[in-house]
Amino acid sequence: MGKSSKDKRDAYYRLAKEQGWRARSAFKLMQLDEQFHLFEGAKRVVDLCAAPGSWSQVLSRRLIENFDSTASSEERPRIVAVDLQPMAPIDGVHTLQLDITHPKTLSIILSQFGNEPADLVVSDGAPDVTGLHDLDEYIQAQILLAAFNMAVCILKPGGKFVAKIFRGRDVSLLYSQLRLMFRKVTCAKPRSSRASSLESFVVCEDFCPPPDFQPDLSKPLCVVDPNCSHEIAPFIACGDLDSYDADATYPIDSTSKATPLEVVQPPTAPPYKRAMELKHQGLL
Ligand SMILES: C[S@@+](CC[C@H](N)C(=O)[O-])C[C@H]1O[C@@H](n2cnc3c(N)ncnc32)[C@H](O)[C@@H]1O
Repeated sequence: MGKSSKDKRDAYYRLAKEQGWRARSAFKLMQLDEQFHLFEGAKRVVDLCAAPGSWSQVLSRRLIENFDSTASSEERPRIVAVDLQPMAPIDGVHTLQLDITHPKTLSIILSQFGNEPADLVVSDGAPDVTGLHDLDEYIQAQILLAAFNMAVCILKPGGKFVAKIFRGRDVSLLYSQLRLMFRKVTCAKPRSSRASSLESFVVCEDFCPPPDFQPDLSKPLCVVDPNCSHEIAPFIACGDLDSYDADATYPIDSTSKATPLEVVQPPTAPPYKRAMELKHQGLL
């Protein structure tokens, strides 16, 4: 989040800075949790595609900070965050700079939990947008499938999976695929996600793989059985109606001290860093 590049009247952008969240997406996860109680009883959680880390911050604040400090350290919630990009540290979160489409990533995540299964897997994965619509949509779908394949290898029966989707043409095929593994699949739109965007989140509850299912990343679930019926997932708009509308702009309160706030977490390794170094040296 830059200091001046975003519309300062975007209420969630301002709130994120005021409350110390690294990105406004933190509100999406909190509103999903309000609706679906995602964190209830969650002890082992994986945050896929986690950088810059606002979802991991939410997990840390909700799970670690509410943890009864008199309980044994065995019971302390464990959070593993994975991203291609490096992430600045977050209390109680183990960060891994890895590719979720790479099969080795799975065993590294599981080793963080002593090979115990996880209660919750969340994924807010998105590619760097190229502007070529079909290519962007394809890569987004691949990230979602990679997250889904990871989730079915990581989750315990009854576990939950939440992932960002873009409601495009083939979304009903995706719902049927998810329904093969989860008893309940809902498409949820948090109030902090702009209504003008196709972005939504699939909330998959009660992981119940078929009895003969053997998780195996060498045989990823990627082709939906053409005979499989198409599903329509129930759609839920979540987030308190009193909370800010992500598509609206709000006047800045002129009575408050309207001082610009610093960026909560500057990028750790931005792609433009090298260019800036060269420019300072007069080489560009
Ligand atoms: C919208 S951002 C996630 C924001 C994050 N949930 C937060 O709250 O700060 C999408 C992230 O997906 C990551 N990503 C994309 N493809 C990935 C892959 N194959 N493996 C790991 N991370 C990936 C990107 O590096 C990017 O940081």
